[in-house]
Amino acid sequence: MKRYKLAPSILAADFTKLGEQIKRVDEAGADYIHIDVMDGSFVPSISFGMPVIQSIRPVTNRVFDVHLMIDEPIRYVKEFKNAGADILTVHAEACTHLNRTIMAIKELGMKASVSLNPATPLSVLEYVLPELDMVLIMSVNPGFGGQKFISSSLNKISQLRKIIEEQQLDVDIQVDGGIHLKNVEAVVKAGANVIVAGTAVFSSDIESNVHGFYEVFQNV
Ligand SMILES: O=C(CO)[C@@H](O)[C@H](O)COP(=O)(O)O
Ligand SMILES: [Fe+2]
Repeated sequence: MKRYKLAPSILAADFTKLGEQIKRVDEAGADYIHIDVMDGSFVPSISFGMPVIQSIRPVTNRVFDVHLMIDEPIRYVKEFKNAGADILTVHAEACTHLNRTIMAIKELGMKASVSLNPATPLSVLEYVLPELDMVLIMSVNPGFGGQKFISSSLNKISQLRKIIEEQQLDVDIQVDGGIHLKNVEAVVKAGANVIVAGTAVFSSDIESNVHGFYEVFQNV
């Protein structure tokens, strides 16, 4: 089993102190920085894009895990690489040519990941799974932080873990949305190994929240 990783979502950070709060999650030991890009079309909300990613890139050496909630992300793959992305996640629902989009990400030397909305079946991954570094299972409908975890995601995660094991693939399972210290154990036990948390990291004491997640990971 892979080591469990925490990916704090900066969507929940205090934007007046963004650099400082990224440093704090880095120093507390978080593996990835999860960066939610929203276009107001694929999802209702608009967040931020390349200029923000570029400006926070010098703040940390941690992996920039960029979650693109945008239509036809193939249009911007190169720009996100240039801004500093290490992992690029695209939504299967947002790509007309999913295979081509994955190949474009990999050709630029980034890790490729595909995300599925809660209502999207795992079957859409059938012909692309061996090409992927990670699959992101959304446990809320994408577009906003602070939503309630959708519990049917647990079954989806365990089914995906089974498929990955059967095919002996090296693919991470990331889960995103509504995860906090009280439900993370169930998510990890279902088979996830990369956990996104926004509200549960950036509300109150950032350091103790990050340590709390790693403590759960150690005891699973
Ligand atoms: O991609 C998204 C939302 O669309 C997430 O990454 C959220 O930012 C996670 O926030 P919490 O649910 O943990 O508050
Ligand atoms: Fe996200």
